Amino acid sequence: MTKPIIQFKHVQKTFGSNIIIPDLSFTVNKGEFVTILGSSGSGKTTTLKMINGLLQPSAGEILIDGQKINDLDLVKLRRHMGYVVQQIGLFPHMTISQNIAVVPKMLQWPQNKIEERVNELLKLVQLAPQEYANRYPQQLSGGQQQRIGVARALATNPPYVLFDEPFGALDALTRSELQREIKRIHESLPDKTFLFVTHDINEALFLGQRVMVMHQGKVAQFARPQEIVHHPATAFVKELLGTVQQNKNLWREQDD
Ligand SMILES: Nc1ncnc2c1ncn2[C@@H]1O[C@H](COP(=O)(O)OP(=O)(O)OP(=O)(O)O)[C@@H](O)[C@H]1O
Repeated sequence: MTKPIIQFKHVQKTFGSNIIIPDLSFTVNKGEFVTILGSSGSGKTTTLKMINGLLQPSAGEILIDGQKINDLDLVKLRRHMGYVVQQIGLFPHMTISQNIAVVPKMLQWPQNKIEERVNELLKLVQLAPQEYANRYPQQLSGGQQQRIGVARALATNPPYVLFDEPFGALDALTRSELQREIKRIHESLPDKTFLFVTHDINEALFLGQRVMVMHQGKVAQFARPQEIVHHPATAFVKELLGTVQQNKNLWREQDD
């Protein structure tokens, strides 16, 4: 059964006199993996930040699990939302296990529970605990650091995880490996809602059970990947899909 878990109702966001998001309404259901795709400046990050309360809407309403976000304790809300960003910001003077354990420690989990959880998470992101737990972030590759970012975001088992272009700075191979991992992780964790911002169309179509295409602060289309590919709803979505075709053509030209 689908249960609305994140709802935007006529949300507007302005910065000074700039209307970045004029009127945004959408619903994400519990357990979904939704990707948010759009060109630079279309309001993707702003949308994510309004979901975890880092930014307030200028008008309209946001409901999290049926409750108005304004009525929620923002500290508690953020604890329920893992957040993975491109600049993951691991603490350089802490080991990998200490980095993953930051929030559980803050919540005063007993030490043995923390250690158990760190081991479990390292295994989940496919890094052997005995090899990586005591290393420092600078002793890891960019892709491995992103895996730690994912592990840290999942540490307290939050029902929501928000991803903001987490793989943007990685090489193509590492990126596709991590995409497969993140899909597997979502499939292995029932009821977790993943919201994943990207401007990479292939990434959005591969990961998202539904894809929300944003353009100039509005939803251009919000549908299953196949629906978007076969029935693009607007000229913008068509153009976006056209860029994939253009890349294929470029390859073909080089083959000739
Ligand atoms: N704190 C702020 N003050 C003023 N303008 C802002 C602020 N944050 C974002 N903006 C503007 O809002 C618009 C949307 O920004 P946002 O970061 O949401 O876009 P985006 O779709 O995530 O883009 P990108 O893919 O480049 O990260 C941009 O024009 C940006 O300059």
